[in-house]
Amino acid sequence: MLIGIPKEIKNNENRVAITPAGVVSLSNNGHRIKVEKDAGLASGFTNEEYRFAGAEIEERAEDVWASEMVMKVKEPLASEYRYFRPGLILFAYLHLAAEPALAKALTESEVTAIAYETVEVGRALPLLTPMSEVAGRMSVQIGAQFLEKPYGGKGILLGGVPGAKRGKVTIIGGGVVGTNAAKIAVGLGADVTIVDLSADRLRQLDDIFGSRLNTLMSNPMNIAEAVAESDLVIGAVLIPGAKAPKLVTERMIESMKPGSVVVDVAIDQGGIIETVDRITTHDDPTFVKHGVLHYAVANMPGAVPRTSTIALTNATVPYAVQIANKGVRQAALSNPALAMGVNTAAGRVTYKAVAADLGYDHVAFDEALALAARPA
Ligand SMILES: NC(=O)C1=CN([C@@H]2O[C@H](COP(=O)(O)OP(=O)(O)OC[C@H]3O[C@@H](n4cnc5c(N)ncnc54)[C@H](O)[C@@H]3O)[C@@H](O)[C@H]2O)C=CC1
Ligand SMILES: CC(=O)C(=O)O
Repeated sequence: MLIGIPKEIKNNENRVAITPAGVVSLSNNGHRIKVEKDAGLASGFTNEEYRFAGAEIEERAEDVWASEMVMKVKEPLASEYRYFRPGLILFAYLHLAAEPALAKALTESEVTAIAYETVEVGRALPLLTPMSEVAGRMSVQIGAQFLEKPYGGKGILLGGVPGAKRGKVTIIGGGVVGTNAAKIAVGLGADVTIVDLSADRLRQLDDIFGSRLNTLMSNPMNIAEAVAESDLVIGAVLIPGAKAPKLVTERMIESMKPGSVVVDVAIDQGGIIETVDRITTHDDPTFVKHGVLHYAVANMPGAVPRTSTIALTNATVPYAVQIANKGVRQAALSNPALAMGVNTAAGRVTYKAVAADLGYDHVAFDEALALAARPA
């Protein structure tokens, strides 16, 4: 199969969808890889390294997009929709429930789109996990920075010092992002509370962190109380594939002290904080509402691309090899994890939560992939 790797064009998206090691894995399986010139530079991978690994370097994005399968990190932006065509396989983060225009473009162009974030093994999301680990760890580091006075914050050191109180951090959602945020916040010495809907998850967190972490059942009253007292709130809830529920209301934000900070990591699925009404960028990451700093960058790991590209491609490349070796239909039929990743095919929406949130009929993946495989 011919596989294309475009250079990412989203604001400060410095990751790339393959490393030279990934090129070797795919070409050892008999596939041809085209990498757009300089696509890996920001992650520290040169054109020469890709060439040495067996890739062809292409000057023009359109020549890369002409491949049978395109692997990307972030969802295509509107300027890239012109490359869509029937039968194109797109393997990337898509977050379609929060991207209706992209869902429309993919279905209208009959692209077979496989979303990293909905590939599922058991209840785990192996292609989301590495970036959730990165974003979870970053969320506290970023929150701590914006709590500093020169960045507009209230001037709190999360760990405090002897004789001065520690800062309070509330993390809503105790999955991968939440657990990684808790590790860093606890490590800094903050007073940390984690909120989740799953009692079993709260038990596991209690076993891991013991008395260094407060656990709270997710309900509007508990969230309101925890948010009001917090210096830093982190949004880390996910209902796979679906638009995120608005769990932190505008009134809760109004109850926070001026200079407090909220980091809505779940913004890629629409965000859990009602006052987060826009996605921000690494260039201009925050805005202030009711005196509270809001951070809502949807590609947080793009700021630490060396770590993120390696962690992401460690997870994605084995799946890319399966798609390239077997074709998307056989790969999905033989691997239920990949089948869960198929979001659109042959103009149909094949992921239930996306169809429900965006008002499409849901069509089973195998039915849609059979249509996609039929000659025109
Ligand atoms: N902004 C960015 O750059 C990045 C964003 N993310 C996003 O972060 C979000 C979280 O991802 P993960 O931690 O990997 O998901 P996860 O599935 O590991 O964890 C989600 C947690 O939310 C909990 N939950 C569900 N409903 C809840 C409710 N009503 N109240 C409290 N908790 C609830 C679940 O029980 C689960 O523990 C996702 O939207 C993901 O796409 C991930 C990486 C980078
Ligand atoms: C998960 C995701 O969308 C990201 O890492 O950018």
